[in-house]
Amino acid sequence: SPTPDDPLFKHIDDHQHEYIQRLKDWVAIESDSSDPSKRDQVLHMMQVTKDYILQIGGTVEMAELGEQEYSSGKKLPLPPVILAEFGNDTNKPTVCFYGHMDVQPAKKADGWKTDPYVLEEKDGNLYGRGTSDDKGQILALLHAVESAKKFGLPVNVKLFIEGMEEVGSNGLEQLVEDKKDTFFSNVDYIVVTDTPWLSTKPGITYGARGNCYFFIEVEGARRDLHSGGFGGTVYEAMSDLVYLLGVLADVNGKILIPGIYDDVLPLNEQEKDLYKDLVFDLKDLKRDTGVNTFLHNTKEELLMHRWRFPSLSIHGIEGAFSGSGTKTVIPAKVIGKFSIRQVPNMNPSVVEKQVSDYLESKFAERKSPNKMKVSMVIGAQPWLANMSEPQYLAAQKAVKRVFNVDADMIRAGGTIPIAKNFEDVLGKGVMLLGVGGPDDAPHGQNEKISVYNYIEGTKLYASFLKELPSF
Ligand SMILES: C[C@H](N)C(=O)N[C@@H](Cc1c[nH]cn1)C(=O)O
Ligand SMILES: [Zn+2]
Ligand SMILES: [Zn+2]
Repeated sequence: SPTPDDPLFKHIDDHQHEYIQRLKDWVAIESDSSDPSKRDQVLHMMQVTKDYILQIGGTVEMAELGEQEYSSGKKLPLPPVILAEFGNDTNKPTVCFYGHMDVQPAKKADGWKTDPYVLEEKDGNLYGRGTSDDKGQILALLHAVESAKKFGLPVNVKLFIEGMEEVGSNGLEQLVEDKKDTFFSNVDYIVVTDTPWLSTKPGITYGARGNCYFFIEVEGARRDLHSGGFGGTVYEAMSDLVYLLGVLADVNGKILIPGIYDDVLPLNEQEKDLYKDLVFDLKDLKRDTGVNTFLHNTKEELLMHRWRFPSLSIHGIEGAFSGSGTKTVIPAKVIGKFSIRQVPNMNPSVVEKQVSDYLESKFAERKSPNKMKVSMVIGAQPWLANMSEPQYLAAQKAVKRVFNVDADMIRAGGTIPIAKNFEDVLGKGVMLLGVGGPDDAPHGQNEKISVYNYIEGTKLYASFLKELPSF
C-alpha cells in the first residue's frame, strides 16, 4: 500500500474483508434498470442502500419519481432517489455526492467467465456486474464516510443516489429543480463518484461527454414471414434498417450527418497542452481490448476522440433474429439503436433535428413502402468544468496524500446525464472523482474493480473529506 501511517487508513485496511463482502451482497442484486422484469430488483437495491446509510448514521429521505411509461402503454414505478445527510453544521462546508445503484444488463451467455451477479475474487480483482459501475465506487464512498465519521467529519456530507442512470436518469432533472431550495440549498460542491481513471495513476475528471440515443423503427409486415414463402416478394424492414444504419458514419468513424460537427468547440494550443503529460499507453489499451488497430495512432488523437469530439456507435437491433442457429425468417418490425456522444458546444435538440432530417431524406431516396420512424430517447448534455475550483484542489491534495503522486487531470468519454443539469440548475461546481480502473470493462463482459482501487479509493474519498475544508 502506498499510504502513509494514518489511523484512518489503518481503519480502512482493517475492514477490507467486510467491504468486499458488502460489495458481494450488493452485486448479487440484479438491479438492471433497462430490463422491466428486473425493476423490483432496482427498487430492492435502493432500499438496501438506504438501510446501510441509516446503519452508518445518516438520515435518509426517499424521493418518489412516479412512473415510467413505455411506448406500449405499460407503466412501471421509477425507483425513488436517495437524499441522505450526515451532519448539518452551518460552520462546515457541505459536499453532495452523486452516484447510481442501477447496472447495465449482463448475462453469463454474453461471454462472462463467471456469473455476473456472483462476485468472484481472482488475482487481486473483484469481478461482477456493477463492481466498478457504480456499486463499487458508491461503496468506497460510503465506507469512507463511515470511517471518516469515526475520526470526526470536518464537512457535512449529502448523498444523492439514483437508480436509473444507465437509461438516462429519468425524472432526475425535475427532482434537482424541485429540491433546489431545500435539499440542495446549503450544498457547496457536487462530486460524482462514477468515473474511471485513465491509467493506474489516479485521475480527477473535469469533463464528460453527453449522449443522444436514437431508435430507428422500421415496420413492414404485420407478422414475421417465412423467407422461403416471402423472400423476393416483399420490401424487407431489416434491409431498410441496415441501409439506414450503414449511412450514419464512414469506416473511419466520421459521422455523415450534415451539420453534426458545426458546434464542436475548436481546439486551441492551451487545450492541446493538457494532453502532453497524461500517462496513457496505447499498448496497454491494445492488450486490454484485443483491438490491434485503432482509428487514431497517437495518445493525443485517441484521447481527443474519446473526450472532445463526437462519436457515433451502433448498439443493436431489437426484433431481429440474433440467436444461434439458422432461423429463416423475415422480421416484420425492427428497431435499430445507435447513439451519438455529445461534446461542448453541441446541443441535443439541434442534433435530434439533424439526425431525423438526414434519416428521413435517406429513407425517402430509397423509395421503400415500409413505415420508418426516428425517435431520440435520451438527450444528455456534455459537461465541462473549471478545474481551478476548491473541490479540485482538495481532490489533488487527497490524491497526493494517499498515492504520493500528482493526479492526472482528465475527461470522461462516457456520460453522466445529470452532470450539466447540476451545474445549470444549482449553479454549483461539479467534479467527477472516481476510483474505477482503466481496464474495469464497465458495460462489458467480466466487469471488475481491483481490490487496490476499491480499498485505496476508499482512502481517497476519506482524505478528500478531510482536505475539503482547507480550500
Ligand atoms: C459514466 C457512467 N458510468 C455511464 O456508464 N453512463 C452511461 C449513461 C448513459 C448515456 N446514455 C445512456 N446512458 C453511459 O455513458 O453510457
Ligand atoms: Zn455509472
Ligand atoms: Zn454505466
